Amino acid sequence: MVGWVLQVACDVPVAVSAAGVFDYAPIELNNTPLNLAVPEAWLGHTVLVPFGKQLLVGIVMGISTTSEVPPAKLKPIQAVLPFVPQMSGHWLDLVRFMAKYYQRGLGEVALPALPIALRVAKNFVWDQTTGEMTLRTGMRTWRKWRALPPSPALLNVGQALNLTHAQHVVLDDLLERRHIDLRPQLLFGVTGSGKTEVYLQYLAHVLQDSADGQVLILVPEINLTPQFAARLNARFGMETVVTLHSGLNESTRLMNWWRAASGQARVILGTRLSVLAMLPNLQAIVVDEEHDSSYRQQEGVRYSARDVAIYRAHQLNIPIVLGSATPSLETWHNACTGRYGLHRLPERAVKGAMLPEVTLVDVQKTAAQDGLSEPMRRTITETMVQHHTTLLFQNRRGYAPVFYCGHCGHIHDCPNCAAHFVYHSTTRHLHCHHCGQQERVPKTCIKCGNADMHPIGQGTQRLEETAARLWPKAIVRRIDADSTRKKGELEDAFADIAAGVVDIVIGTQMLAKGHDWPNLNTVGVLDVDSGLFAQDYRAPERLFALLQQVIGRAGRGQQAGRVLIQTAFPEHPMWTQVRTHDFETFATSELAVRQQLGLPPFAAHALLQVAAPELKQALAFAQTARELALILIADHLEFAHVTINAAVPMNMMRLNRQERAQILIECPSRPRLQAFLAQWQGALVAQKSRLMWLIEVDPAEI
Ligand SMILES: Nc1ncnc2c1ncn2[C@@H]1O[C@H](COP(=O)(O)OP(=O)(O)OP(=O)(O)O)[C@@H](O)[C@H]1O
Ligand SMILES: [Zn+2]
Repeated sequence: MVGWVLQVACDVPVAVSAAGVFDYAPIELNNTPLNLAVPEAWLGHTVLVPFGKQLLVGIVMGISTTSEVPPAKLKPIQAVLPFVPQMSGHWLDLVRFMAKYYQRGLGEVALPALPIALRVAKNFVWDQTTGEMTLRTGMRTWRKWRALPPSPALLNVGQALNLTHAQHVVLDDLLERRHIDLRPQLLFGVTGSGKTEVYLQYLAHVLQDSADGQVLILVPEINLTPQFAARLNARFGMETVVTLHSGLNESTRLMNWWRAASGQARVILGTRLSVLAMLPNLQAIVVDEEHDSSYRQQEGVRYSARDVAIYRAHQLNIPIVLGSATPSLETWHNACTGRYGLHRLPERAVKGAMLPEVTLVDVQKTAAQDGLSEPMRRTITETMVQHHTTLLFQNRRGYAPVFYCGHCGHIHDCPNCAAHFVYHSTTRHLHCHHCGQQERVPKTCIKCGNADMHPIGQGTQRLEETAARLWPKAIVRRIDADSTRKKGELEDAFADIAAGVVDIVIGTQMLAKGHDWPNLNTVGVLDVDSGLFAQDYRAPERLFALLQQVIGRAGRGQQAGRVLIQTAFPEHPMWTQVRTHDFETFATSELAVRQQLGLPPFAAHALLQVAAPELKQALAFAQTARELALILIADHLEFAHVTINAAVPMNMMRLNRQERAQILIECPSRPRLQAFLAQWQGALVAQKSRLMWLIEVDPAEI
């Protein structure tokens, strides 16, 4: 025993260990220069450790001179992994912050930030002949990466656009502030206002400031990365740019991660997971479409990549720019109260391009046939005659959302979830969009045996069929999660749309944002009424943003754009602001409602979610949790303003064969809520329940 131990973070659920770190004895190993004389040098190294009967990959988060494990029981580490760069102190701090803020174990946060090949113990093997450690998969990528020059890639700044006056003003202001005003800076620019060009020129300055500086650009969806990466490559040179997202194959992801983590890549473009990438020389962050709900990680540790990015910038004292045409209400509130800087681009960048004219089609008056009203059909035909492209926005994939027996009225539901099966014509199967269950379409109703079964309602596949029937000569492309599973399919479709050869594009929200297709000048919006009346308090915000984004795809070139929205509720107050593209009025009135009701951003929320085979078990645990919370509040004066709501079944109660209950916790002060949650979580872990439960901080939906 050397008098100190390694605190190693392993990916173990919080219910097993709230802290997620375990003590191990350091030992000298011959494949590493680390020795027992310099404990601090071990920090941030990735190691293999015995855990029960298995080996796990872990990261050294701390050094301690004391341990609760008696020396005789302390196990030694097995190896220091040579394939993972040492994580910086900043990175370790980021992990600590996230674990604390989101109430998770350190290992649950830290390990998923590594590429899969580096977080599975079985992938590391000793070569018996040389005595060296090797990777079962990824060794070739490792050699390729090692062969690259270790120095940061040289920047090669390409031709920039001439900025419009408004872009100039914003860029100058951002550049001036980058050393003196490190509040997050919101770039509030209408769709097509040229935010991307501002980011590029801004980042070019940041990169030229230092020879090894890195910048991180976050985008909400994988499908936006090819277009963005192409612009970055053209501007900064292929050698400097890497992308990081879950759609990459394993070896590319590994390579890109190494290039970023070693400081070799200078420009890192990624989706939410890249916010956790180890970046040794990060100098600036841009979060594009900062309002987008895709920035929320909904599995494992539930975090907001936008919020983590803001923390990361703050921690490093570097600038961060958030861009959006429809900022989240939290961000907008912060900009209005001066906590964030605010920059505006009120007009489109392309000369002559204007925001499109928006018309409502009252489907109570002009009935829609096969989902398309007469004015909608006429406009599509006109657009085709002019050789322009129409985008039909139908935010539901599959053929029909309901499969129904005309005889007994039975609707076919997923056996695992509280959800209807969606009929898919391409597979001729019923699919559950929640758990993935697929079943053959039954020949007769499973309830009454009658063969009179129909798909009801419309999804993208049915709309595609309708479009092909109504416009037999049209080139139609459907873009949704089902149509784009094959590699390259999406890129091909995008290339066709960009080239202007597609007449009708049918798409879900996947298509609504970010894309810039000059030939697209008509947008038809179908089936959004349910969003007008949804329960969740964030529903209006989400719908408004989605509509502005999809409307914003029209008329980005020289041709004026037009948008038709089919609705049965044309008198709904939201339409006025949608039609006039008036985000500010919308945001002001929504924020007033939120303030009145004490909802975020005027209060902080957390949820306890419990899942069990039966609802009563889930509710019983939630009830116990509630009682524990009430005791904590009674015992601590500082928790007086924490409100614990009743334990209730979740909106979507049954998911994947589990029944779910939840408790909403509210508090006007975020730090107090944090302090409360930490203590409560400890009390919950002590219950040693076998049920699945978790605390979600800042939940996107309640
Ligand atoms: N200064 C400029 N001069 C000419 N064209 C420009 C200029 N800046 C941007 N553009 C063009 O304007 C179009 C829209 O720009 P961009 O896609 O960056 O907008 P955006 O603000 O990101 O929009 P969205 O919010 O809809 O994603 C692009 O085709 C871009 O090339
Ligand atoms: Zn299901």
